[in-house]
Amino acid sequence: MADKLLEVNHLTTSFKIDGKYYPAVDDVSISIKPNEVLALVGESGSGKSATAFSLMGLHKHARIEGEVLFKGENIINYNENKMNKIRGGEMAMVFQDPMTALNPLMKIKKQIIETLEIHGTKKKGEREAYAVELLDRVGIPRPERVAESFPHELSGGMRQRVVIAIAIANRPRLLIADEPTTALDVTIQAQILDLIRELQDDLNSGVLLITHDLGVVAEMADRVAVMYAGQIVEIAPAKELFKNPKHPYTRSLLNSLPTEDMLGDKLHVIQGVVPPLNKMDRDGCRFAPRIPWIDESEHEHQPELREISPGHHVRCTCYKNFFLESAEDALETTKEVEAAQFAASGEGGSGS
Ligand SMILES: Nc1ncnc2c1ncn2[C@@H]1O[C@H](COP(=O)(O)OP(=O)(O)OP(=O)(O)O)[C@@H](O)[C@H]1O
Repeated sequence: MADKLLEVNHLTTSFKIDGKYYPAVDDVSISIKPNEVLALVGESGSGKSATAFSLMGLHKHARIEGEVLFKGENIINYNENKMNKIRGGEMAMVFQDPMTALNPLMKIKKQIIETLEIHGTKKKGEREAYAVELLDRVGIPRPERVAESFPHELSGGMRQRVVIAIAIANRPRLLIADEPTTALDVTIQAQILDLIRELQDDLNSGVLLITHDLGVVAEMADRVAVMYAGQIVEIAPAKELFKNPKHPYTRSLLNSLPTEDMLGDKLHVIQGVVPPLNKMDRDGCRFAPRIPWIDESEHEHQPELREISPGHHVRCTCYKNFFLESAEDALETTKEVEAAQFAASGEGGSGS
């Protein structure tokens, strides 16, 4: 346990809908070591943000069960007072939309100084200079000037850098980044990811990176947890997951799952969406409705995560029905099929 910064055991977060509680995060167990990036991936509605918010104690009206061990101590029942001491300090979060994290009426400098004050970082007289130093550190040009600005005076990329400056101000041991680059263009996105990696190395921090962008995952993650309908359906070292994805949902996310009606056809993502919490069938494999061509008998009644090779866990036996081409090979196949379709359409005939 000593080497685990965060250990989450059986986390279950339920929201009340029409007087009844429904789990959005359903028995999730994950862990993060110092200097490790764990990516949490899944479609919209799969429960990624609810997981992150639960870890940070930000769901006020939810029912939260399980264990969240941060540096060995269970923080799940911490009151606001105790949580405020670690939130923004040893545990920090970067949200998708920097505008929701920043106070629109307060100068950037003041917002950074405020977080330093709360956690008693630096002496009073040093905080202003340190705020500017932090802005400089996250690559903000003319940091003295930006320090005097209000959030609306900055671009989206600059605002996200400010949010990261605030997140790292108290040298967090754990950084939770919820879609930190989704709202940004590709160049800025790469810079922000570089920044997170640099900080992680520098502070030896663990990072929980929530994203639906598998390109980001491939670049950043040491391990990947795939979430569907509130459950982790697969978890593996990143290289292993990309090379050898097992669960049909993972393969669908990787756009590499051949379905029965598409032999010789273009590979595509499985249709459908994550069902709403109060409409979800919680018995059996939750992904079964989206792969109706797989016989019911191929699914487990109560699918559990099972380790199939060191560090690689998969839920439900239904994955065994899929042709296990590696994701890399599948991408090649996709390209070949697309090239053949392009040529057959006649458009490829003109040459280039
Ligand atoms: N405060 C809430 N009250 C009721 N239901 C909620 C609440 N927050 C989230 N949910 C529901 O919980 C489920 C998981 O939502 P969550 O936001 O965690 O998904 P997500 O994977 O992070 O999606 P996205 O990528 O769109 O943020 C969804 O069905 C969502 O509607």
